[in-house]
Amino acid sequence: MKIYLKFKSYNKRICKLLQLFKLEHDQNCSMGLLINHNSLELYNRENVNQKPIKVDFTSKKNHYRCHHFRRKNEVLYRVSGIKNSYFPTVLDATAGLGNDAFIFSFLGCKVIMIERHPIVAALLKDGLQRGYQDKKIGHWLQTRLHLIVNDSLKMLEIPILQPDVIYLDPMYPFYHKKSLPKKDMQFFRQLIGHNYDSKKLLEVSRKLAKNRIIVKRPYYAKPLSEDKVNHIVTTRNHRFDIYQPF
Ligand SMILES: C[S@@+](CC[C@H](N)C(=O)[O-])C[C@H]1O[C@@H](n2cnc3c(N)ncnc32)[C@H](O)[C@@H]1O
Repeated sequence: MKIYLKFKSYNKRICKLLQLFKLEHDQNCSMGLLINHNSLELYNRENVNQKPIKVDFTSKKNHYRCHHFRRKNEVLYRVSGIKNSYFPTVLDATAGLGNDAFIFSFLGCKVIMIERHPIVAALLKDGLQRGYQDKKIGHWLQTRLHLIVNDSLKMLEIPILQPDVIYLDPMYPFYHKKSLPKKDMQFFRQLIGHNYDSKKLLEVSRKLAKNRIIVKRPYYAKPLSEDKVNHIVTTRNHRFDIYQPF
């Protein structure tokens, strides 16, 4: 994949990431990767004032969400199936920037994230490496949150992973102007495009998960499948459709 690479110095870590994700430099690309304060960031070359995208598990936003955690207010707790000392293993088959996967791991679940887009995967890997070294969260993050860079459809068809829960959060369908995501998320959408295989992903997931499949949707979108949704949890902007395994 081609992207504009703006690195002041090519350190070892970055060279490894570039090789790993087969990212090549392209002068004419509208998106660029740079290293800022030791973090890999994706920025919009057509609008440099736009906030770049990076993965930071130690961000203030995450700190606030974890610090103010209350069972009844945390939707991911409510949909996860966590009970007393039962912490399901979670496979996040559409990892993206790892926000939801991080919360599941904070709640105590062992989580495997799968991401197929090489640039998103590079951002995620970079965020994970920094998270693992963090003094406050590093010790539990290392044991609970891991990344596989691949297509989930391929990974789920070889049933080596048998998670209790499979979590799906594919890119949202377009609806009307009101539902346009924030500017940085529109930019993310430009990078990923539409996920046309989400329905198939749900079908495959239902054959593999032991306990439940959770599908995160925007409030206005139809369910991913015509099959009966077994349980629904709604928030202001989202709907979590929960399916039983086949
Ligand atoms: C909306 S984002 C997920 C956001 C994520 N839940 C978070 O909290 O940051 C969807 C992501 O799923 C990834 N994706 C979609 N289909 C996939 C598949 N079959 N295999 C792996 N990744 C997939 C896309 O590349 C994209 O990065």
